[in-house]
Amino acid sequence: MIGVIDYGAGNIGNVMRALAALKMPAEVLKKPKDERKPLSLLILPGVGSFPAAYRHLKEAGWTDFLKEYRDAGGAILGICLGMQMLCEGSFEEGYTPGLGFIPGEVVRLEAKPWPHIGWNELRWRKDRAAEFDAKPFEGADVYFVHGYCLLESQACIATTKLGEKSFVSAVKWGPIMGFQFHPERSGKLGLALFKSAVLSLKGGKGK
Ligand SMILES: NC(=O)CC[C@H](N)C(=O)O
Repeated sequence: MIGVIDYGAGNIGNVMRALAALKMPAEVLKKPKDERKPLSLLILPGVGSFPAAYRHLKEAGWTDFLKEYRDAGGAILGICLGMQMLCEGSFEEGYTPGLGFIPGEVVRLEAKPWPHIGWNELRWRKDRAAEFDAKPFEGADVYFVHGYCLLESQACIATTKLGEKSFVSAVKWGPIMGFQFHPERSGKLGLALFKSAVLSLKGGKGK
């Protein structure tokens, strides 16, 4: 089962609508320890400020659950702030450690226009092509709404440029994946990319 974590700071509706459009049944999960079918993937959406969102996530008991789930090899897909919270922390939007599942620290994107709102191109890393089949998405334009980012990470599989600044727009680290952009708001190609990421993660974890 795909679970979409609802911790009070994520754009759940958009993500659920996208999964429904992709005919990928999913459940909104409000509490970590509720009885449920075995999870094949957890999706962590996120909008707003890192400190506030992480506080919500922690207070709802999800940070401990996610650490146990990750240690058991569970698959996770983080979207936008959800991806940022999977990293080591965000230290310029309020000093807040993250889950530490993805190597790298989130910092302010020092580029203009700030914040980065709009469509921009994904540049897939050829040297990490084995991690994810991005061929159908070469040069894809996707939709961003953020002011902070990973500038670099060993988990980087794609970058995007704003002005002269290049930042990490997609990561994959074992069964953990993240998109700095919103695939659910990036049109048909965004939906296809979302589906491909979900299938590759679910496949890795077991159907
Ligand atoms: N869209 C968002 O919620 C942005 C997330 C984060 N506060 C950032 O600016 O990068």
